[in-house]
Amino acid sequence: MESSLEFSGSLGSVSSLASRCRTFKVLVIGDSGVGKTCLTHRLCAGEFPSRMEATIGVDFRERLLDVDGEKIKLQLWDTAGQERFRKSMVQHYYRNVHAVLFVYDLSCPSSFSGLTSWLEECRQNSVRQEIPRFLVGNKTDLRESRRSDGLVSQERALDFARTHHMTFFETSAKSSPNAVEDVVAAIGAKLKGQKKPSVSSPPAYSGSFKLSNQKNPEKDVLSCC
Ligand SMILES: Nc1nc2c(ncn2[C@@H]2O[C@H](COP(=O)(O)OP(=O)(O)OP(=O)(O)O)[C@@H](O)[C@H]2O)c(=O)[nH]1
Repeated sequence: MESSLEFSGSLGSVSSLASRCRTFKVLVIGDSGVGKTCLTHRLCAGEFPSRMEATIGVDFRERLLDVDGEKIKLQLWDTAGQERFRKSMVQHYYRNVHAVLFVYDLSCPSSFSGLTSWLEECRQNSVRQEIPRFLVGNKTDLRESRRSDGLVSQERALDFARTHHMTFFETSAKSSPNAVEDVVAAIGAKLKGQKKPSVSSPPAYSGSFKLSNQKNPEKDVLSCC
């Protein structure tokens, strides 16, 4: 696992840096293949990756945001959609989470039906109702080329979002960077209004945390903006 920044210094320096930039942990979940990695890559690197492999465990990416003059850092936890690549790690994903992004593929209705299991996983891991939730229907670029009965309609998704108190977006990690930026802005705006993450909130990472690495990444590195 890599870390983006390592900090060794006095506690005073840490707290002054931390007060300048709050870090929020944003968990990205959804079925395998819906585009979680591509979306988080687009959010953090501003581009659509040319080659993708299934995520194993979790990948970390970061995005700095300026929300009304305040700098905040989103630490995106891009988790594996495949059960076999995530099972023993799940409780780590949910610890100290500040927001959850539920992703489905709007050209794959089974990934939308699968959202109920992701909600259930959140419930089992005690994600509180106040934690902001975002519903993202990805791959809008495929809408034109598919028959409408093979698509998840906006009405159906909106209804689901209302029922589960989620903010709803449709995006294409591939071809609509503006829609992806709207998601980032909405997350930033929601989180900025929250009180400061506790001192023990997770540090920032970029890299991977695979199933073979059973250490708690939150203990490994302390980093600030
Ligand atoms: N057309 C289209 N394809 C996309 C889009 N986003 C992702 N893909 C493709 O969908 C496939 C899966 O993307 P990933 O980002 O790896 O999906 P994932 O949800 O991270 O999958 P897991 O790591 O297995 O959980 C890849 O072939 C991507 O190129 C999109 O917006 N439009």
